Amino acid sequence: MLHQTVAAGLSLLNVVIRLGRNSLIDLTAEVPPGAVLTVMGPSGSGKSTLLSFVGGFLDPVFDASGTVSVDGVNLLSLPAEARRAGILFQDPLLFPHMTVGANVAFAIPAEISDRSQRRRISAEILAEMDLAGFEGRDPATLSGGQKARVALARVLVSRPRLLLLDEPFSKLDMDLRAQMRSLVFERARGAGLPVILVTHDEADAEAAGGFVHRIGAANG
Ligand SMILES: Nc1ncnc2c1ncn2[C@@H]1O[C@H](COP(=O)(O)OP(=O)(O)OP(=O)(O)O)[C@@H](O)[C@H]1O
Repeated sequence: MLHQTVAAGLSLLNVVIRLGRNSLIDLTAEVPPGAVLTVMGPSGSGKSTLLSFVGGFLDPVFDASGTVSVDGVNLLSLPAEARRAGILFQDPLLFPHMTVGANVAFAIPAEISDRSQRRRISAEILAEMDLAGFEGRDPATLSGGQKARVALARVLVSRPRLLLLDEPFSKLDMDLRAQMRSLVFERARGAGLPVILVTHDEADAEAAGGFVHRIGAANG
């Protein structure tokens, strides 16, 4: 059947995205569980647009077609909230009015309704992110690297099917960037999550391993 795939991992089949007469994206790729597809290209070339398409929040101004599936589940048939794409942006985008612990707990699926269990899950993942005891902190008091790790914790507890990374390392300084890359890719490998990474940084691509899709000239 057209919208099924037997391959485990993420499958992008004939994904074509156009903006007016411009073709931004034309991509077919298989991303095995735990592997990374790195998308590189100049500013405005359509990298974030690809992530929006896969995540389910593409602006209707774009014209998109193709198939996107994870472990045989056709993501395009699901609304954004049911796709379970874990997304990390350049800015960690934590809720400023919630504590660190509440920011993480907020992302735990509703099936886990027991409050103490939610608190425990949140505390455990924070400890794994080297943020033990940070539950009660105001996000505004955290360093950039700490905020990035809270954002990763929040994504991981949400039980994602895949990770969509939009330059999540670019605002970190060199040392933190290397640490954060290892943390993200190790967790993705450990959980068998396929990843699409958008970046301008060749070092990110190298650290990610896997396949690099290069988009040509900027459009528009
Ligand atoms: N909502 C929109 N309406 C019209 N055009 C848009 C919209 N969103 C993005 N674009 C255009 O689509 C093209 C691709 O944008 P996109 O954000 O995907 O580029 P990018 O490769 O991620 O760039 P950058 O590296 O600067 O983040 C650009 O020409 C942009 O101006």
